Amino acid sequence: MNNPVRVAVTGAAGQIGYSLLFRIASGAMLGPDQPVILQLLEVTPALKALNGVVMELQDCAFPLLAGIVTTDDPMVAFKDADYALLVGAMPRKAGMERGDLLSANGGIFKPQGEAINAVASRDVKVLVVGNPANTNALIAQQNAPDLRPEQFTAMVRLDHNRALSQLSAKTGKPVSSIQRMTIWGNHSSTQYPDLSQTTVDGQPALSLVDQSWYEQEFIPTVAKRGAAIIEARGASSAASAASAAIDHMRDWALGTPEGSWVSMGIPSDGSYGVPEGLIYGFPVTVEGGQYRIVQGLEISDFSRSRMDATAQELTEERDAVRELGLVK
Ligand SMILES: NC(=O)C1=CN([C@@H]2O[C@H](COP(=O)(O)OP(=O)(O)OC[C@H]3O[C@@H](n4cnc5c(N)ncnc54)[C@H](O)[C@@H]3O)[C@@H](O)[C@H]2O)C=CC1
Ligand SMILES: O=C([O-])CC(=O)C(=O)O
Repeated sequence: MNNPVRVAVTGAAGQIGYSLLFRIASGAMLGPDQPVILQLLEVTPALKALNGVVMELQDCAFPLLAGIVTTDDPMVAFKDADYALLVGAMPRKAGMERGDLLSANGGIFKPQGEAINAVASRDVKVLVVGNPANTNALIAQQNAPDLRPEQFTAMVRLDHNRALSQLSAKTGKPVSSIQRMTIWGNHSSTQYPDLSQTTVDGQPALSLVDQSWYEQEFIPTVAKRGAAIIEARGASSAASAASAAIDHMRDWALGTPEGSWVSMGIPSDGSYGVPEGLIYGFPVTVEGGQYRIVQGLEISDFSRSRMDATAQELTEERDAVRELGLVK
């Protein structure tokens, strides 16, 4: 058995938290040999509800759960954290785009970035889930100058999983037969779920579906799935978001299987002409806790225009948070 690692989770009393914490504590994120200490951050009025969640965590008697800290102070929550999942933020309501949350939520991520910079493990891996996730990750990153930029990532894994599921349903093939799926860009309705590289049982996906389904059904269904869930459930996705967060962190910590890739929102290094520094969804492989962008993919004109459109939106979000004084 390894020594325990510290996992900080913000917004721990919220809907995503209620699914996420139990899976982290069960070993689903870091594996069956890795004990965890949960360091849970909430706003002061939610600490009582958080205490109820802690009581339930205790009642699960998880063998891997080595300790729980609850606090309303980011300097306590992020102290020596090896992993940080930044979930705490306001969810959108029907009729809103995720970008509409920038002014409400952006302000949360500056002080949290500063606290991570001050007290977290120097090797902390940070995942931002709270929306708008890519730009919130940029804010946290820009306020943590002593850490490496690539330690800050945003979640596009829910979009990736939605895309796998839609393609699986259309082709009648299991999700496990699908490889090389990519979500490029922003976790928003401009994202580009790209089937041009994807294979199903080794066959090109685009030879199995027609172009009109791809462009007119698949892409909008994946890109607008969050809104469809809000419409149906009256609240934004939570269990599926928690599951995607587990997938993102597990693959980052433990690696991607040989021959496959996943999508992560990461700082652009200029690959594929994406402006450097934007937190943008890319296809990545992971080995030894380090992710790498998959290189050498052919980009069609169709892909290029979709990739540029979502980069443009991220550039505009960055300009907006600059004006709010949240990034340089
Ligand atoms: N990236 C993605 O794929 C997805 C992102 N989301 C986003 O995740 C966020 C959380 O969603 P839910 O759990 O459903 O919301 P929720 O409202 O149920 O929970 C959010 C929690 O965060 C807490 N919180 C607010 N400000 C905080 C702060 N400064 N520090 C610590 N905690 C704070 C609140 O008290 C609340 O308990 C939302 O922004 C939502 O839009 C949701 C689904 C998917
Ligand atoms: O759509 C929302 O507001 C919540 C979310 O990010 C998603 O479900 O993808």
